[in-house]
Amino acid sequence: MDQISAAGVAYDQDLTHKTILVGDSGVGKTSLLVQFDQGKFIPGSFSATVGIGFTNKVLTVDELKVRLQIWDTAGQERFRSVTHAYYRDAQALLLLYDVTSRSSFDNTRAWLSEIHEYAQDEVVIMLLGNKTDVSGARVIRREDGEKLAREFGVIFLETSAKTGLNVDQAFITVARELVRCSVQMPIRPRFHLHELMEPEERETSGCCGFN
Ligand SMILES: Nc1nc2c(ncn2[C@@H]2O[C@H](COP(=O)(O)OP(=O)(O)OP(=O)(O)O)[C@@H](O)[C@H]2O)c(=O)[nH]1
Repeated sequence: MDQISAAGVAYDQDLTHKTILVGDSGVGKTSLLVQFDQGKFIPGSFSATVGIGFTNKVLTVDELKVRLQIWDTAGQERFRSVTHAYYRDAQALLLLYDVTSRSSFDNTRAWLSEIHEYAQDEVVIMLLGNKTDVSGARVIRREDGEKLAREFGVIFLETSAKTGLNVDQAFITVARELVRCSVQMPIRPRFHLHELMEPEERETSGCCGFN
């Protein structure tokens, strides 16, 4: 069913936006999704995700219903080829690192180049620094995350899957960005916009994805 958005553009409220959680094993992808879906944190021993699973959620953003189908991927290297297969269909990607793990932060560059290689140009990307509740063990400052996000032109937030800090906010921000992109590009173009633009336009016109 179509409805007219505030901007006067038809918006398909039955559209499902595929959103994928990616990042190193142990950064908290499953925990973030459980906190968002069920409002709880299950402490205890870490059991790595095997393969891939999804959860459906409907959010209301600016009076529009946005359906997110959120896929939780396995961070372990051996599942990487399975994860790549899902990138192409994703409208949004949440890339997590753990603020208490330098390697998980350093690896976000490799994740971002994989996303660049396998995902659509228009994909909405959000960088999340998780586990902010573990204050004594923090090794990545908020400014480091902000700087990396600026460098890649992606949205940034710090979260805690344990306390729930910014968990809802992260998904609402993604949903809002998806609505913004749907309004600007209601019909997905056959061509990648980047291929049709002059270089100066590319630098300033980015709606979603990499600038
Ligand atoms: N203190 C704290 N612990 C967390 C947080 N998020 C996750 N954890 C813990 O970190 C460990 C790994 O969390 P998972 O959610 O399983 O990590 P994952 O990214 O899904 O891991 P893979 O499935 O292997 O990719 C678990 O012991 C969680 O309880 C958080 O925000 N704060």
